[in-house]
Amino acid sequence: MLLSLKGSFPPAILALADGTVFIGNSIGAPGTTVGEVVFNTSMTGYQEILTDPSYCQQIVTLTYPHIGNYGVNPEDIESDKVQAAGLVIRDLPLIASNFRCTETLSEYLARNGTVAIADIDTRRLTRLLRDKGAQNGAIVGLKAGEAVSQQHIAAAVAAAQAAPSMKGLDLAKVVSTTKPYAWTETEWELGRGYGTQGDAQFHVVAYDFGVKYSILRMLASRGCKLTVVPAQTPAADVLAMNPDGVFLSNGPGDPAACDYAVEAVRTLVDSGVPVFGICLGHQIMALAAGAKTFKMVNSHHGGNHPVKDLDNGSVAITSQNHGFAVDMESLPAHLRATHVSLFDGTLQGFTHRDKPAFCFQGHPEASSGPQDVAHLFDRFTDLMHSARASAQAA
Ligand SMILES: NC(=O)CC[C@H](N)C(=O)O
Repeated sequence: MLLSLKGSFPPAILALADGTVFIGNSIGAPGTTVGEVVFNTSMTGYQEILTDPSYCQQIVTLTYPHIGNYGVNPEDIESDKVQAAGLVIRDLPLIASNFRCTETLSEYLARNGTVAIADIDTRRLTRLLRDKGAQNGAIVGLKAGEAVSQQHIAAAVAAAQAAPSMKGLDLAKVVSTTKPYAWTETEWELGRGYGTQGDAQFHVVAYDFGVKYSILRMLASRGCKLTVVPAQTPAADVLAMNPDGVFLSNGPGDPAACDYAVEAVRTLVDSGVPVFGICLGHQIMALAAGAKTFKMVNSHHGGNHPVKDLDNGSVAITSQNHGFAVDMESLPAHLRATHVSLFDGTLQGFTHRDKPAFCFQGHPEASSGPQDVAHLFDRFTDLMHSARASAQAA
């Protein structure tokens, strides 16, 4: 019977580095976890969010009050495990079993060793994070039968204050695959109706800085045969594979710390091979072109972010998950801004003027969120078509 029973959970503490303390219930594994506390405003998709490698070393607060209400299933994953450092929610409701659900959110968190807290005032926490900016925190999940003591609280605050700053952290190489592999998961893709898997037309080498499965599915469903490579793969190794295009994935941490990737991307873009980057990939492409990135005070995490397309004036509602951004003022003349956030005016996309290379800060693959900008994947295949046509004409 898949029911989560309220009241049967031991207590938990969430402490922020500024000393703020929340007491709730531990709905995941017992123990202590630390990370940067951020909030995500998506109403659905908690499993996609938890398994998104870009959340490595971040404690995610979900602002939607009822989380866990449709349980957990084997399909909604974006990587092979929970990647977020911890989870904070308002309320874990009772769930009725449904045909896809194989376990409760609480069982899933415990099985993955993820520390999580429920029954705290997530609106108060979100206001605090919004006013002061993201800050480090710690969740301490107690064991059954334990009660919260002053020592537990002091230890939680100390753990929050000792957590490393996200600035300067290279986490892409931590979450990346250690070996190159071919992405072959197409049956699943077809079953979900994301598109028709035509005969593979293009060989795309995808840099895994923390790639989400949905991105690989989006590319595969557009006729791309994918070779996924580790974050630290040199450009020469990628070019030796003779790819039709190179994809730069999303990923956790500070883009400025990924100097090896910045160098590789500079060479790849200069070579004239079509390149498409998403999120961390967008930031790395910017650094490779000589632009600068910065840590935002209010990061973007949610499924309802309006982004303006500067080429045609249209507005798309997008999925977002980033705490760093590219400084618009620092864009060199050979880059052209293509997208801007209507929430705070930050840069959301650019294209090279004289190379077939472009990128987007948000998530065109959504998962979770709207697919308004899924056409960016088609722009990438169009670039590969054109590059092939010019090579044949030459
Ligand atoms: N989703 C991502 O790729 C995140 C990129 C980067 N780690 C940031 O926080 O801005």
